[in-house]
Amino acid sequence: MTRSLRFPDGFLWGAATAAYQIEGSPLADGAGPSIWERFAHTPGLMADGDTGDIACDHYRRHAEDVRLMQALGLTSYRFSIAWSRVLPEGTGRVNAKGLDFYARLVDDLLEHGITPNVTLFHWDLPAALDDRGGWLNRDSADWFAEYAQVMFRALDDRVPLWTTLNEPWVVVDGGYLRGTIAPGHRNLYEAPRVTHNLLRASGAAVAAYRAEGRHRIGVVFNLEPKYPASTRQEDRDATRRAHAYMNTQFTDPVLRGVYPEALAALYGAAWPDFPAADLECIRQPVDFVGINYYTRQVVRDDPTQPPLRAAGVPQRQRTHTETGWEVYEQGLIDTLLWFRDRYGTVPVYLTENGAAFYDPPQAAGPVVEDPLRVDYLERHLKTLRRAIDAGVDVRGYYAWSLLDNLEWSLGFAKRFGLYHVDFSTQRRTPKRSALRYAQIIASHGAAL
Ligand SMILES: N#[N+]C[C@@H]1[C@@H](O)[C@H](O)[C@@H](O)[C@@H]2O[C@H]12
Repeated sequence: MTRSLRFPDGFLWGAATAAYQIEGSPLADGAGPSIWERFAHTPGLMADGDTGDIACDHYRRHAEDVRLMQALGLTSYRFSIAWSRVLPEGTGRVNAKGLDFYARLVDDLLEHGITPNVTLFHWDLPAALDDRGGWLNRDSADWFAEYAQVMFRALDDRVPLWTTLNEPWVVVDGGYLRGTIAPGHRNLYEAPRVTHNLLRASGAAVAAYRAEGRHRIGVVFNLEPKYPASTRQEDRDATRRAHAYMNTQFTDPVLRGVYPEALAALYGAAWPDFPAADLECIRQPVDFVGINYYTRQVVRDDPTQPPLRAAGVPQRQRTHTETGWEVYEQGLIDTLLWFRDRYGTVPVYLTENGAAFYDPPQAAGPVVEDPLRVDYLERHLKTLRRAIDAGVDVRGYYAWSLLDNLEWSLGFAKRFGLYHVDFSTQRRTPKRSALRYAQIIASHGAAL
C-alpha cells in the first residue's frame, strides 16, 4: 500500500518573492534608492543591462498578483520589504506612502486567506546607509533594529511570521568577496566583518521583537550540503571548509552562539577578534529558521582557490538548471536531517525551493509547458514529505518563485516563476508547474 503523502495539518503552502526582484517603481512615492538601484544602473554589472526599474511591475499590479496566488490555493506568501521605500534614508524619517503599500498588500493577502511571511532584509540595503559604511559599520545593527521596530509597530498586528535576513551568506560572498552582487566589493577583510554585523543586526531585531512582538520571528539561511569528491583526506578537508564557510558560519553563531573553528584558519589574518558580548546578541533565540534549498555541491581540494582552497566538481551525468545547479533532491533531506541533528527541534520552513529552466517560447496559450520544473517540484516535495516522516519539524514550503523575475545580476533571462511573465506586456501565464502545485496544495500533498 503506498503511504499517503498528505502533509501535516496546518502545513503552509506558499510561494516566495523579493522586493527588488518583482516590485519595480523603486523610487516611487518618496522611496529612497537602495544599493541595487545603484548597482543595476552601473554599466556592465547586470546581464543584458536589466534593472529593477519595472521588473514585474508588482508595485502597481499587486492586487492582480494576489489573485494569482489565490488561484493556486496558496495559504501563505513570503515577500520582502524594500527598506528604503519605508525609510528613504535608512533611519529616521518614515515614508508613509511606502509603509502604506505594504499595509495594503498585507490586508489584501489576509482578505484572500493567505498568511503573510515577511522578510525584513532581502539584500536591498538603503543606499544612504551604504554611504555610511553599510554592513561594515557596527552601527548597522542599530539601524536595522530601528527599521525592524518601525515594521513591527506598523504590521505585527496582522503579520504572524517575520524573518530578519534572507541568505546572509550570499550578501557576504557575493556582495563583499566576489563582487557579483551589490554593493560589489571584493575584499577578504570585509567579508567576516559583514557576516558579523549582519548576524548582530538579526539578533538586535529579534531582541526588539521580543519587547513588543506578538507572533513569531526567525531568520533565513541558504543551506547547501557539501559532499567530498573522493575519500582522499584533502577532499574531505576541503569539504569541511566549504561547509563551514557557506553553512555553519551562519547557523552556528545564531543557534549555538559560536563561530565554527575552521573560519579562523580559513580567513587567517582577516579573521577579526569579535567581542564575546556580540555573540550573546547574535544567539537571541529564534522561533523558527527558514531554509532555502536549491542544490548540493560535490567538493574537491583546490589549493589554487584561496581562501577556501576548495572547488566544486560538476556532476555532468545529472540534470542541471539554467543557473548550473544539479537537481539533487536527496540533498534536501540530508540537509534537514543534519540541521535537526545539530540544532535540535527548531521549527523549520522551507522558505525557498525552485529552479530556472529554459521555458521554450510557446504560442501564446493558457499554459506554458515546463516539464522539468514539474519534475523538480514533485521530487522535492516528495523528499520533503520523507523528511517530515523522519521527524523533522517542517511547517511550510515556499516555491521560488511566484513569478518570473529579476534574477539579480543574472537579469530576467533566468526564469524561476510558477507564472511566466512577458516583460514586454507584463502578461502573467501559469506554467504547468503552477497547475501541478495547485493540485498538490488542494490535496494537501496526497496528489503527489
Ligand atoms: N539564484 N537564485 C534564485 C533565488 C534568488 O532569486 C533569491 O532572491 C535568493 O533568496 C536565493 O538565491 C535564490
